Amino acid sequence: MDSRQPVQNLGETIHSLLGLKAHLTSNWVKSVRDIIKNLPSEKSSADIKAKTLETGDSLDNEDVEGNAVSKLKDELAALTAKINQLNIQRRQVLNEFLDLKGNIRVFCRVRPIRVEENYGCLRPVVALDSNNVLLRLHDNKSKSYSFDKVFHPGSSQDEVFSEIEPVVKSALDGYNACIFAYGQTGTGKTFTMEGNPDSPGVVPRTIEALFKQVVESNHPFLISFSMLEIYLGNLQDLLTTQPTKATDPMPPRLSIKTDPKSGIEINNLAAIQVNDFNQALRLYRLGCRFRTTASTNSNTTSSRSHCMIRISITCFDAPERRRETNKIWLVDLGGSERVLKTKAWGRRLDEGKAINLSLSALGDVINALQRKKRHVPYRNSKLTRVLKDSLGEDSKTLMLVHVSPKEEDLCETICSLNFASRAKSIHLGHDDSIEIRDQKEASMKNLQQKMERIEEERLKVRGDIEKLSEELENLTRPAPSFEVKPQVPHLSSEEPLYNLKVKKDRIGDVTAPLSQLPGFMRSTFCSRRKSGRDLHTVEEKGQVLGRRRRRSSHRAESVTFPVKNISEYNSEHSISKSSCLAGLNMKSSADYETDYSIETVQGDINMVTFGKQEKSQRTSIRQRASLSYPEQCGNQKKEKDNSTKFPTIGDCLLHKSEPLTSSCTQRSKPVQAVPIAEEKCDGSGPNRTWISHNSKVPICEFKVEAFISHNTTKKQFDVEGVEVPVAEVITEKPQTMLKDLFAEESRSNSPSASHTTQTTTLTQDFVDGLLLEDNASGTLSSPDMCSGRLDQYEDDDETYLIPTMQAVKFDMPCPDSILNYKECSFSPTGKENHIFDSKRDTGISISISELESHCQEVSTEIGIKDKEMEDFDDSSPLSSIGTTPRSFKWTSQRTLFMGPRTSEVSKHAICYITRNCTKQW
Ligand SMILES: Nc1ncnc2c1ncn2[C@@H]1O[C@H](COP(=O)(O)OP(=O)(O)OP(=O)(O)O)[C@@H](O)[C@H]1O
Repeated sequence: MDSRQPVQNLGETIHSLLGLKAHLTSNWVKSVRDIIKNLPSEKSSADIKAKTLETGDSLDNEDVEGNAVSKLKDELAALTAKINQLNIQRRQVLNEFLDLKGNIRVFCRVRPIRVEENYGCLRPVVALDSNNVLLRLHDNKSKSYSFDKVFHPGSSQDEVFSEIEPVVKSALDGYNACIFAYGQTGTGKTFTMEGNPDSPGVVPRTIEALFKQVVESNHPFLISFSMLEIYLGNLQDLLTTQPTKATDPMPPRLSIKTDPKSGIEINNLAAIQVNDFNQALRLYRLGCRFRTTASTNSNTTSSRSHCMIRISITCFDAPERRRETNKIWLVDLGGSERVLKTKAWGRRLDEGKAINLSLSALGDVINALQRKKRHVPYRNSKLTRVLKDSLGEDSKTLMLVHVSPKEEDLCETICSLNFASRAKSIHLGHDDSIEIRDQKEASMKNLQQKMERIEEERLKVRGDIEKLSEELENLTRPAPSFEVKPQVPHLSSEEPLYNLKVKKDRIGDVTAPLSQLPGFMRSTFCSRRKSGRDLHTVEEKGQVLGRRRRRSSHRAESVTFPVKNISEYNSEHSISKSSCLAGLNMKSSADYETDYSIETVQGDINMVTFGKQEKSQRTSIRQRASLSYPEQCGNQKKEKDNSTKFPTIGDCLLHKSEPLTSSCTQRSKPVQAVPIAEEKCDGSGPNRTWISHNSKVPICEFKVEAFISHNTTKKQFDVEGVEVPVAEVITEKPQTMLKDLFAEESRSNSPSASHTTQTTTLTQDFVDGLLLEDNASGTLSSPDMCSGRLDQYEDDDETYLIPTMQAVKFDMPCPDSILNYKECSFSPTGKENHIFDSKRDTGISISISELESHCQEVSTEIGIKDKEMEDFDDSSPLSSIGTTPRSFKWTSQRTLFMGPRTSEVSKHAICYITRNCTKQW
């Protein structure tokens, strides 16, 4: 109707504004002001909007979200309960299954014939089927043995591990487990346990499976890794750096204790927490480097000890587990051997005896357990004492017996198979009737099917949990914020179990009150130092547990040796721990490198790189420093007591990418080279290794020109402020299966180095005795060397240390005259190669007939042999140190440099050149 009126009014208003001042009354102004005031502003409209949102509608949305979240949480809780239930069922079924199979199961693996072996011989061991092996005896007789599983020569590592995996699962369920490889030397125990990069063995697979299952599990686990060897009846921690020279402190002695809570404990054994597969693998690799191996007639890299890996598993909030903390042992036993056959002597003989004794004790224990005897003779050996709580009733034990297919190994094969039969005879129930056996088999089949169903269901529930967790995360994800909140790992049962990702990340990072941990999981002082946790504290306290600084060398003299036709050694080619270590480093040097970088800092060991050399497996040259004097033993004992300085494993792992001091693309192994006084270096040429003696040996000026015939360089490093030149030696890497074991991992982790070597210095203490041994080639081109380590013999009260150094060999000409004598010496005063009367000059009585008694074959070859000082004859009138030299019993052909313990002995290096002796040991 009056739609035009306002416009007309407006016109009037404008009119009035434009000039009709009469209309501009105060009332008019007020009314205009009011209009303007009531106009809705932008801000107030936004406020209204916000208010609206805050009321009715927004409340509805929150309800919806909240409901969804709580619904998801409920569902997740239900699924978690379900999966827990399934876990319990699975554990029960698995346990029943393993009970039926037997808590001690025995597998047999037949080694394939190697390429270099004689094909022509009859194969006495034949794998008949998956449970039986047939042993062909003479006169067309044969004998069959049955086992839980038989792996024929073509069986893969996969097949072997598939039989072992249930035990690993069982370990995660809280059962103690023990898996060990048994068998004659050279039958493939190490191959089964360690494997190679193409076919990894039981240990890496077990670690992998364990972590995989931990990740899949909905519980946080604490996992720790330890590694030791039992060598000559003594426990040695393989994750603790062993001393390489006399002045190094000894690591704390390992001792076996029984803890009421956690069972068997090994005091001072490093137990290092590992968070994932790679960490565990790297520790394993580190430990493998320090294993004691040697070349024997039967195996070029024979394990001379029992190597034991312990993985401890702790889970605090899983009541369904058998026990809070349990452990799994993986043991590569030393090879049983017949001394007559291996012709072992000296150290190799002792090792063989120690191994055989402990294996026999193990057989007794297993037999007693199988027969459920009241007395189980655990105490008869350290091996069985250590394994006591993992071999008994409530544990799962797997024995992998290895046999050779060769006819010439028939005796050993029969022994091994009898040993294995003894272990498995009872649980397999040979006395059971056929019906009972059938029943057992049917039940096992049922249980297996049940397990598969449970496993399927578990997988499904797991998938559902992951899906729901993701949804929940999306719903509850907070708005992005720049505030970084530190995540504190904790082990709390209140933490939602569905947060799998978080759990994965913090496996092993869990912390618990120390008191909650069983004794052997509690870190010792030593392991805390290894993990670097106590390092600062110790240093702050000024208790730097440093090794004694080595004295600088003052002299370096040399003795020149001729080497022409050197006899061949078949046995007794030592490959020390460190040489194995080098073997590992072909593709991965990281740990090795870092391991020794610590040493380098202290000026004791340096890293050098060596080039490629021809390697003859059957030859070996070795140099040893023999430290056998009581006063040195005394020093050692004192140092042992005060021993405090160890590199941290954590550091080792952390320094992985540090560069080497030099590089080389060829295979190599570490050797120790010797510092020389600078003034003695001249004229030595580039291809020599020097051995120095310090000022304590004024008369002993041996000019030893070691064999290194190529690629030797000199380096300097500072020892107590003195620049000491050291020689670096290029050597060939020893044959070891481990060399490539973790190539892939190392390739990714350590891009640079393909190998490493080490250089260290020798003090007088270390070079007290130097044993030389040479090869048959006479060309000295085959540096199968051993690098330094200390062998430790331990009686109840005493510890003897025998440092072993790398071999040296010589390529200097020797006057013909010397070759006519079976004994000669090299005098300290430049009258080299004069004829030596050992009795007259040193008081040491050595009979040539004794020397020759070792020689079974007469040859025209000339060999430099070394004589190994084996035992002291303390009753000898010559034995009082400081006045007269000790009398030694020589047990092998060696060349000996006796150390300068007495003025007389120190004058001479004795070299036995035996024209008529060849290897035949
Ligand atoms: N199943 C196998 N497949 C391929 N090679 C094998 C197998 N078993 C053993 N070998 C090879 O046989 C050699 C000896 O094996 P290994 O060193 O493992 O024996 P061992 O029983 O550990 O000996 P020792 O007790 O002396 O240490 C190695 O070269 C290894 O590679």
